[in-house]
Amino acid sequence: MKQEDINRCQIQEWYPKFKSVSVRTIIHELPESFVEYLQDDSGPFLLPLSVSNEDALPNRINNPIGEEDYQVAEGSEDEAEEPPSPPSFPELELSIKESIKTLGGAVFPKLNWSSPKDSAWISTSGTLRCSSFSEIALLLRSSDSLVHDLCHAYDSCSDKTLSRPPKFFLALRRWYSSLLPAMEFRCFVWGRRLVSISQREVTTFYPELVEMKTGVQKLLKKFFIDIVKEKFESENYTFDVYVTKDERVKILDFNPWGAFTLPLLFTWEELEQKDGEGGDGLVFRIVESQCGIRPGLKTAVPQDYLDIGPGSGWDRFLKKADEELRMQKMPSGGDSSNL
Ligand SMILES: Nc1ncnc2c1ncn2[C@@H]1O[C@H](COP(=O)(O)OP(=O)(O)OP(=O)(O)O)[C@@H](O)[C@H]1O
Repeated sequence: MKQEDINRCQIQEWYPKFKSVSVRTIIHELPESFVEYLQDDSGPFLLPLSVSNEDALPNRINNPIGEEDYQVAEGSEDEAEEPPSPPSFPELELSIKESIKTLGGAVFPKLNWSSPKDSAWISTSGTLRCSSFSEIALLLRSSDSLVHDLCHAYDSCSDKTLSRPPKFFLALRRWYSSLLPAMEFRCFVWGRRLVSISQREVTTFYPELVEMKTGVQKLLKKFFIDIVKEKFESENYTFDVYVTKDERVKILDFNPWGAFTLPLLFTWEELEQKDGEGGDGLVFRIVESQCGIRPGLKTAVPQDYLDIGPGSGWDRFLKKADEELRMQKMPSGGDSSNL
């Protein structure tokens, strides 16, 4: 794979060409100071100080009062270090605020290639829906998926000269809460021919797809030939689409062939052997039964984190903490056998 193939899959490159068949998006060039903030792993996790007073986590990350109390109680006041002051990006924040308003009040954020999908669990809604700069910063800063965009995008290129793109962009896409996962598909293009299509969400069996399969295949094949084939210049790539109820096709994303792109219900070896739309070799795979589902590879949160029922890890942890607190409050100071 070449750097130019990777570059074409950046949203700021493909979106202007496919705007009319995609989701409404506003793209912001990011100042280097914000890129450095996203990359900075040293020091505590601080959200930017909001100039519009819109905090994603009010009174927590940006309020060091609790920490100061703790430091005074632990050691002498002289030893307590000044907490670092949070960064601030007023210009970026205000332009993002304007874009969010233009896009109807809520957006889906992504950088050049990727969204912070692995940090959805940290937001109050458990999704990537953002209605403020602060929420966007929280998701971007907490994401491991974005480390790929920031540092490793060109790692699998045979002509690698870059370690990162010269500029980073933040794409704000109008938020759609009603997207049906069953209607998302990944299309695989090999040698400029549409060779395969896979259901995008492979962790679920959608019975309705079994009946719709032939119609969707025809629709996507026509869409590829009419809209994508001539306009996207790489030989090999994938693109993700959403099919609406009234059978319109919307492009959600382009991805490079192989490397960090998931082949979903195929393997890359299989895909490279398909003879494609020239003959009748287009292969469309969906999960055909409840037994065929695959585990989610990227968006998983440990089950222990979600399970809060009796006997769960959380339950035992909270009971133990409660017990320890009660012990500490006892006049003797709890267990004295260690004294
Ligand atoms: N505008 C939107 N509103 C709501 N949900 C969206 C929106 N755009 C995308 N999504 C959901 O988020 C998922 C991931 O989107 P997208 O492909 O743009 O992110 P990504 O990080 O590039 O993912 P991948 O690397 O897996 O391709 C989509 O499959 C879709 O379900």
